[in-house]
Amino acid sequence: MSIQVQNVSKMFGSFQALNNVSIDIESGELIALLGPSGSGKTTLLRILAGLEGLDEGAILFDGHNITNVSPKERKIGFVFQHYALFRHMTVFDNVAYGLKVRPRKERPSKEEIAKKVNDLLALVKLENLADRYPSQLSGGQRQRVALARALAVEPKVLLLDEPFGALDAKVRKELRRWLRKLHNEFHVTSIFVTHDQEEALDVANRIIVMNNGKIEQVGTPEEVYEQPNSPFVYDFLGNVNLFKGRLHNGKLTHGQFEINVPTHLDSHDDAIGYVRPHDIHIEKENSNNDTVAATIVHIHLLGPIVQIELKREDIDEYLEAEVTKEHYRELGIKKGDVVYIRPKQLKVFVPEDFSI
Ligand SMILES: Nc1ncnc2c1ncn2[C@@H]1O[C@H](COP(=O)(O)OP(=O)(O)OP(=O)(O)O)[C@@H](O)[C@H]1O
Repeated sequence: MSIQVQNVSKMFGSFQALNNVSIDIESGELIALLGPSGSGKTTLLRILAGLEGLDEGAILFDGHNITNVSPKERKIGFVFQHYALFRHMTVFDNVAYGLKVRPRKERPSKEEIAKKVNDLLALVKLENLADRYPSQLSGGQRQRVALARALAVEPKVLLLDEPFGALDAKVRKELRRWLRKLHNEFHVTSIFVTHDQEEALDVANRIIVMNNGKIEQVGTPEEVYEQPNSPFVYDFLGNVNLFKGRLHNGKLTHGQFEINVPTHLDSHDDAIGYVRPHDIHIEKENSNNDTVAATIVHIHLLGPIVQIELKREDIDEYLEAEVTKEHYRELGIKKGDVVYIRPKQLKVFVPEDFSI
């Protein structure tokens, strides 16, 4: 089912939790709502579920305005951070619950319910634990039950609020795989809230980045990571180096240092170039005047990517670069060396681009 959020605003007293939010979600998408605490992600999810009213705007499901439709009639599956399983019911009964409580006319037969529940439990690899109670399961297993339970009623939309938030890193990773797997199987339009950028980049086909009740950017993981359209998105999605300077005639200058700016931008005295660590090029010799001299203060060698921390020679600022292990070996650099760095790709923002 497709979802349109049209100019939705929501106040809590005098606090604006959502400010004129509009989103188009196509049927079958797996969307991450990503943003810092308090940015309005949960509020938006609850409005979609019908658990919270809105002050302005409309919600459309498949083109129909459902703004005033009750939560029950919206046919939504919900998974929360804290496993809202029924403690006194077995795993099987938890998953079967939504089907068993249907009105008699819509209720599948006992056999049909059993088949459906067993199929779902097999899908989340919990078929052997059907008779256990939630207290006898690990956190990750409970969330898999919660996913199976939400899907049992064949929802048109699946909403997940920080579904893996309370779990440790390894289990989170495993559950991400489950979410992707279940999504591939059922193609239910799914929206999950997270403040974990890695989780959003890893799982979603599109990411909605929120900040202060507004949408900062909507795009594929590649788009929001590689082409952030605001300083906020740059900062929020991964590490970034800042090059402050004066923007003039297509160059960003600071002291002796000059960087060519790819796009044509108006002159400005307070511009900031944003450069991802993997876009920092390191040379051993100073080949040009568009490089900055920096001393290597730390080399982090774990894994295939080598992280290099550098201190600029011209000003008291630190930089972070990332190179492949192979390139690191070719460079033959070590802690304490003075090297020359050049941003391969940077995006320049001026103060007007910064939202408060
Ligand atoms: N019922 C409420 N009454 C008053 N203020 C509320 C209410 N619900 C949410 N808020 C406020 O609205 C803002 C947005 O909350 P929301 O839960 O949507 O943020 P979030 O992005 O999901 O944050 P988190 O990641 O911490 O869950 C917060 O500042 C919160 O304190």
